[in-house]
Amino acid sequence: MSHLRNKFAIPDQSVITIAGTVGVGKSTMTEKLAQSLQFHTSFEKVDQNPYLDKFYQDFERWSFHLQIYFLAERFKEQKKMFELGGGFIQDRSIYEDTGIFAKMHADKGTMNVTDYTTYTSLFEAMVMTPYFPHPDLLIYLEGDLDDVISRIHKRGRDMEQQTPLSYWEEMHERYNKWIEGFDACPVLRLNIKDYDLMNDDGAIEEIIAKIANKIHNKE
Ligand SMILES: Nc1ncnc2c1ncn2[C@@H]1O[C@H](COP(=O)(O)OP(=O)(O)O)[C@@H](O)[C@H]1O
Ligand SMILES: Nc1ncnc2c1ncn2[C@H]1C[C@H](O)[C@@H](COP(=O)(O)O)O1
Repeated sequence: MSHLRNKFAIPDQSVITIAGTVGVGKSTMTEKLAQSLQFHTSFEKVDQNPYLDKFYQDFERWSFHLQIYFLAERFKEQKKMFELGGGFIQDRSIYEDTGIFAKMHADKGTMNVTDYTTYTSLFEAMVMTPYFPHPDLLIYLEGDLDDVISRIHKRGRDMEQQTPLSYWEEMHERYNKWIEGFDACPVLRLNIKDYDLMNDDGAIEEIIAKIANKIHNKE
């Protein structure tokens, strides 16, 4: 067992999901936490997504296809976690697909009403049931819009560079509101100004201490 998992008595079967807007640092956090806790990872596979590029070029045409694709992928990951019995760090939660992305495109008219109704009814039938366990903890990464935008630029995915700033602004605002109402599982909020996973070797231990406090209900 990992030294830090042992030190902070993090249960072996824990499922921890990392939420936050595009570029905030979820994948990086997923990698570092999984390494330190010796947990499995569950990543969004951006390179293999057959709709994502097309979606960024034409939201109206591809919104529904993309949401169905993400729903299927996340459900398959959920099945894998169930079969392996936990011990996972998950890069993005399924709640963000509906609470942020699908809703944003429906509100803006880039997903039509019929498609949105079909998508939400499928989502509710699949996810909002007792058969779909919630994670033990959701870590919410937050940061100033400017810092998030510079990370999107630094990462350099073409489709995201060409997307107008207003898209990321709106998403950032929606995330701020969404997390205030989120109550499906315990939440640990981390501001990206308060840790540095790239240059500070001690940062991950401080984060794991906070995770332990939340999981053991100490705060
Ligand atoms: N703690 C950090 N400090 C500095 N840069 C970071 C940090 N975490 C992530 N980054 C950088 O920000 C960019 C986006 O990070 P990523 O983990 O891919 O975000 P997300 O998965 O939320 O979209 C990447 O270029 C990554 O190297
Ligand atoms: N449900 C989604 N709808 C639209 N776009 C989505 C959804 N989930 C993820 N995305 C996009 C956003 C980014 O361009 C990539 C990967 O997300 P990231 O936050 O960088 O991990 O997919």
